[in-house]
Amino acid sequence: MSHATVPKQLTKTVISARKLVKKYGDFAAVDGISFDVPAGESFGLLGPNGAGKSTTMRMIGGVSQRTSGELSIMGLDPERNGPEVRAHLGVVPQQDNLDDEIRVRDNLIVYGRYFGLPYSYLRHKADELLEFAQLTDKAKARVDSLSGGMKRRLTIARSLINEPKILLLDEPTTGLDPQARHILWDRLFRLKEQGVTLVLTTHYMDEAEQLCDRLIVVDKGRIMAEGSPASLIQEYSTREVLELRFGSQRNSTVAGQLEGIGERLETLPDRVLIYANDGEAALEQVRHRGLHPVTSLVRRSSLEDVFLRLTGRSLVD
Ligand SMILES: Nc1ncnc2c1ncn2[C@@H]1O[C@H](COP(=O)(O)OP(=O)(O)OP(=O)(O)O)[C@@H](O)[C@H]1O
Repeated sequence: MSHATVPKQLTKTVISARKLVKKYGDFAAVDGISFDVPAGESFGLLGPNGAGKSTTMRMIGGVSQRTSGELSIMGLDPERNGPEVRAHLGVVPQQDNLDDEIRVRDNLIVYGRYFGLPYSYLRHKADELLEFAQLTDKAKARVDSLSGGMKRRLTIARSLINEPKILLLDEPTTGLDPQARHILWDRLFRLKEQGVTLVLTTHYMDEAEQLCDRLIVVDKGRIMAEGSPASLIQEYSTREVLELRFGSQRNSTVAGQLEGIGERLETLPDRVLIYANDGEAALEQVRHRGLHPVTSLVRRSSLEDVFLRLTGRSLVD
């Protein structure tokens, strides 16, 4: 055993959900989901819009009451011990809810006052967090002058004011451009290195692959699969995928002639996917059958392929 390996019995579970259900009338937005998150893990809920991810996060954060099931955060029930649970949590909601009326640094200080934290601590902590969020030179700027990526970083900085052990992030990078996303991922990595437990929702498979040690794939309020990104891909997909485009009219008609190549075939409106461990060899077989796609691409399988296999649908509409 290496020195870095933490014995399993010492890994504390910080979030435990059992048969969690949230109903709106007769409709179950969350329909009996169970999972455990050990301390220090980066845990993801991956699923399309409407899967029930935000609802689950709101129950963890203690701002939405569950219909049934059990939930424990650091051994506490968020419904019965709201303030104690919130003291351990940092929350980054899906929509930034910063105060536009006050300046960047003051947003951190005012938020810290909600937790009853003293000014002497907050002055120092706000500067440290602005540095962390790469916003030091924006300390006195108005919030509405910030870019989308800066606002997200400020929201994350704000969520860290009480030095939470667990950070809940609801779609942290939705709507951001690629560069802003990468800066954010880097900051989240650093938090993870500092031992903060990250729980995040996303419908971006690349985000889940980059950030999550382990994740649950959620659809229609239920868990479809659970594991590390690599183990899910291994379990539910082939090593490679061959993507073929024959032109929009022909994709579905050609699909019949591709039967038997690779392990599985998916016909989407704009392309045909052949799941095979060796994509180039599969492409050779396609050509042997006298078929000539307009474009062909061999790529590694991703969580998108896992989702397609599990639900028959694409992650992003
Ligand atoms: N207050 C509410 N009243 C009625 N239905 C709701 C309410 N909040 C959420 N829902 C429904 O519950 C389902 C799950 O919503 P939720 O926001 O948890 O999904 P999600 O996976 O987070 O997706 P998104 O990325 O769109 O937020 C959706 O069908 C949504 O319309």
